[in-house]
Amino acid sequence: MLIDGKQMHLQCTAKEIGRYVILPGDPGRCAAIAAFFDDAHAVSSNREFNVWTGFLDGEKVSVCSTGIGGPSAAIALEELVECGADTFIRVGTCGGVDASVRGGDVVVATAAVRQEGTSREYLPLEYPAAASYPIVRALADACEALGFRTHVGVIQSKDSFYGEIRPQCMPIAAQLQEKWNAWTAAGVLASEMESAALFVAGACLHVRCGTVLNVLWNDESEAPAVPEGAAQRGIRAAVEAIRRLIREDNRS
Ligand SMILES: O=P(O)(O)O[C@H]1O[C@H](CO)[C@@H](O)[C@H]1O
Ligand SMILES: O=c1cc[nH]c(=O)[nH]1
Repeated sequence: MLIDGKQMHLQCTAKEIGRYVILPGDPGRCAAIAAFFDDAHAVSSNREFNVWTGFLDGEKVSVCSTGIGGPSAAIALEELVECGADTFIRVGTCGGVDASVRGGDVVVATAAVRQEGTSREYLPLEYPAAASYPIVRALADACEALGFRTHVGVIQSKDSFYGEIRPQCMPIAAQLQEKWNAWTAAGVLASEMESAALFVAGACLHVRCGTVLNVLWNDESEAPAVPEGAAQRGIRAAVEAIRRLIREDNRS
């Protein structure tokens, strides 16, 4: 929504945004992502939204932080789509849920469990929060080419970080635990907070969305720790995936 010629929250205009956008949660990660672009410049910084634009292989690309959680991620997506962007890759951190997913691994989401509120204000729960196939394929191929230990599959998106980390402290501990047990039984790979909202809002807006996550720890078996450069692998995978998508899009 334009106010005085700029998007209300992102404080940018359409000509400042590329077709391809990388979406980290953390505003502090934007400069490090923009460092992979040619001729990158800062566009705007407002609330949790930090926007940079540059070029990859001659194509205009942007990075925009979403903050934590579905509500602000959906706002970023809506305003970026209004600016003409149509291809989005979320780069985030997560906790490993399945026993096979360990700190230092990378997860590419095919879909997300909708244990959050934002997507419910777009579509009923029967509708799946699915990533866009061309992005899943580009991310999985990029991770393989980069030699990362990668898992591809379903993740969980939730609203309460501490409901995941210390569910036993919540008054609804039994409900949280029951759901968590269901996700582990179903082989859910990892837990984060924004992808379900992005995938469902993206479907409503007819744009392509995908997610690549850096695993910080396994929720069941590893102690919490945030290693230096924890987001690096996912950033490299997202940049390589966008290069692949640009090539594919230019061919078709
Ligand atoms: O590293 P980011 O992208 O912020 O992602 C994860 O980290 C935050 C919680 O610490 C949530 O936003 C979660 O989705
Ligand atoms: O366990 C984790 C780690 C990072 N982000 C999350 O949402 N959960």
